[in-house]
Amino acid sequence: MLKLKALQRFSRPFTSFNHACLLVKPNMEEAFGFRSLPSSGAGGFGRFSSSACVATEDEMSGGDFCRRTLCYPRTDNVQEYTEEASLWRREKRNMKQGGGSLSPRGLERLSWKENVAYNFCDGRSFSTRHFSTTCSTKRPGDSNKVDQFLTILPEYVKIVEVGPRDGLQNEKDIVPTSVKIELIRMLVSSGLPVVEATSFVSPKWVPQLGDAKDVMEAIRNIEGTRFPVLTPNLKGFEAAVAAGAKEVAVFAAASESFSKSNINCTIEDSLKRYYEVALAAQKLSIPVRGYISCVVGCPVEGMVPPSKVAYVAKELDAMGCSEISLGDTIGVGTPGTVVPMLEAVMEIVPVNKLAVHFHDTYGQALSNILVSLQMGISTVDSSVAGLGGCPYAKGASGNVATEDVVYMLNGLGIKTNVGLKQLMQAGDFICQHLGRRSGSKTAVALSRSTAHSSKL
Ligand SMILES: CC(C)(COP(=O)([O-])OP(=O)([O-])OC[C@H]1O[C@@H](n2cnc3c(N)ncnc32)[C@H](O)[C@@H]1OP(=O)([O-])[O-])[C@@H](O)C(=O)NCCC(=O)NCCSC(=O)C[C@@](C)(O)CC(=O)[O-]
Repeated sequence: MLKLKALQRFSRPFTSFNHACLLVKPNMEEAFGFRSLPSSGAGGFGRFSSSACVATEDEMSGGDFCRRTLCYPRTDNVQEYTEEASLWRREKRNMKQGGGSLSPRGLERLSWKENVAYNFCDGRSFSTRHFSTTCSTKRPGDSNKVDQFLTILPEYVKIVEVGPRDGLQNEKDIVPTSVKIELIRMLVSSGLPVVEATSFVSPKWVPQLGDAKDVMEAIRNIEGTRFPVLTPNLKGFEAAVAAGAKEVAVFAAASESFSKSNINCTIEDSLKRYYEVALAAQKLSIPVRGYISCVVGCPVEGMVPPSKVAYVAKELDAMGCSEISLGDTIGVGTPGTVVPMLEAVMEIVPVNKLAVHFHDTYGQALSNILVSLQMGISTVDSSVAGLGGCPYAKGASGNVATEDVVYMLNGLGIKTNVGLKQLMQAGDFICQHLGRRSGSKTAVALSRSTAHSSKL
């Protein structure tokens, strides 16, 4: 009840912003166990200065964004976050009173919120780690703490590869259809279960994907991998189905300005269009994935309140979307903003229907993914070689690199059934074509045969 009230109040328009960043900090910091972190430099929330949290205009071509976004608004929203954070504190205290560490069985019984609180608040660390570039079936680690940590993580994560669509849509020079098809084939051979192939959008808006029909024609007989495509309206849906698509995705936004610049209509109008698409899809038993863009920040409006994201998620869920992917389109989220957003959405949509979609503009994507896994999410979008960026989100960098996600999940003993080597070959292939270095740290590191990588 308290939280609902807080969320409602939080959705009021902001009038002023405070550069002293994260006024909620004392409670949030404690709630997340950040007090146990070293306090040097940009350590805890409280020690952020406005300059520490604000990128320069050059760093962020949407200049104003950080100033308005990464700093929480002054006003009584502070109080709201304080109230939310106090719930976390209470949980932490309760768990402490319950005594020491929980058995893995006890952890299983905890809700996602308790799980996260338990992990953050305990400041737990890995005492033993077993690094591997291939996934071991046995989960790594044998100490109690490691077991407790791993128990709350999913055993399998479904990776949704978005490189051929999200990765390429922003490329200025048209990538030949044959290259796109070969990229998709290589991604399939790495074992990826889902490869978002292309978009049936207006070629005037996204010329790079104007060959959607030809791409679909070439891959329609490939089995074992699903190839969803983006459809912004009924026209796109019908074209996609005619081209052989068996899954589609609609894409709404949690920010009004982004909705207008991306699909030229308001959020409400987009939802009406998507209801039509969902209805048509239902008749053909075609699953519809629903995207929400700008789930923590918008390049125009700045900070996006969690309640807005929850509202759009509720609508997409109500129209029958089989999965809802939460997109940090411009990559500004940190666990500090991603957790409250996920919390708000999970109040409404079951966690097994949710996916996360992080861009890596500020290098936060892997930490955001890890915290999402801790909250029970087990579907992660990523893009080979970290390709991408949105044509309507200037300055945003690519999606988190699939190679980096697989490497992290392998290290955690989480199955993906994706072969890192084949994935890297796909990344090499497309990077060579684009004449650019891979955006994957893992691919770059492993392709140098250093002493480190050869030992892994
Ligand atoms: C939505 C529209 C079509 C509205 O575009 P509009 O101009 O407002 O629509 P319209 O109905 O007036 O149509 C204009 C023209 O487009 C045609 N048209 C209309 N629909 C289609 C279609 N489906 N396929 C092909 N053509 C289409 C239509 O026939 C007409 O052609 P004309 O009469 O001028 O020759 C346009 O704004 C559009 O295509 N936008 C797509 C933008 C896009 O693809 N953005 C990137 C994907 S979203 C994203 O990247 C975020 C995400 C998902 O990755 C998550 C994250 O990172 O957060």
